[in-house]
Amino acid sequence: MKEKITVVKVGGAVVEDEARLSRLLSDFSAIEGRKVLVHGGGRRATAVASRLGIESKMVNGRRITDRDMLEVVTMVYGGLVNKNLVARLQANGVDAIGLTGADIDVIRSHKRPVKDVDYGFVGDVDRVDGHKLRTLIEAGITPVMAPLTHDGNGNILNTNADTIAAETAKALAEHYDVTLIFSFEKKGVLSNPDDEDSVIPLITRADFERYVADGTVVGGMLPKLENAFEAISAGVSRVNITLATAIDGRHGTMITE
Ligand SMILES: Nc1ncnc2c1ncn2[C@@H]1O[C@H](COP(=O)(O)OP(=O)(O)O)[C@@H](O)[C@H]1O
Ligand SMILES: CC(=O)N[C@@H](CCC(=O)OP(=O)(O)O)C(=O)O
Repeated sequence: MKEKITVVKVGGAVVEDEARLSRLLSDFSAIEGRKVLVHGGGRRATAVASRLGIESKMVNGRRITDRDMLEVVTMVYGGLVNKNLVARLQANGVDAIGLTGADIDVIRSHKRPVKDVDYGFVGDVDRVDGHKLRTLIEAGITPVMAPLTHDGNGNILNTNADTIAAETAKALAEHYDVTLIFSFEKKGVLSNPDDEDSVIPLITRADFERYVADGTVVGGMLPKLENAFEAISAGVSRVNITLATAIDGRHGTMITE
């Protein structure tokens, strides 16, 4: 039987909400056994960019990343957000290490080809090095992964944090029984965006396609669900989308083929 591991993704709204972030970090720290934290920080990047006079533009839940924006996201995700999370986990007794995809060459990507939209310096993941991650994990270290990847030619690329979480979970599934939890500021995937309690407990790919077609699922929920289904079909055992203060696997939306 494979050893269990939990991959938790924390989104940008929670990073900005001190009470929720603090609870999430303490619940994450209390998870027994192997674990990995993947963080976003989109809202912080938008705020810092705005202070620098750089406007943010999102298409289908992904950020258009020109050269100036790439500098902002590299600073915000790779520095500010990542290092603060690592320090706070250390304070909780978790021996965390912060990683971008360039660190120990853990996530390679290529610049997303221009089709209908030119996303700029946005990376589509080619591979996550599960073996290197496992070396750290087996040494008792908890990786904290930023939403940045690299192309092997010296370029950092911006990659959606939900994609980092799903790709990391997939790479770990070779060695571990993986639970992937997308934690965010809502109770789960909602059937009525105006009703915070309308959580869909179980969602299939067919349901998802229906919800996209009728406009129930939009914006940042699109990459989250696309990545959730990608993970479940690639051997991740459990995928859960839930409130950041309810990461015990008994709340929110579960994903099934
Ligand atoms: N059906 C839905 N249920 C829940 N959230 C939805 C839904 N459709 C769109 N959303 C939006 O998706 C957002 C989550 O995506 P995003 O902001 O990218 O989160 P994160 O930063 O945590 O990845 C929610 O805040 C909500 O506004
Ligand atoms: C390409 C792309 O969209 N990258 C994301 C990475 C951060 C992210 O995903 O943060 P959240 O989880 O907080 O949304 C962005 O820059 O917004």
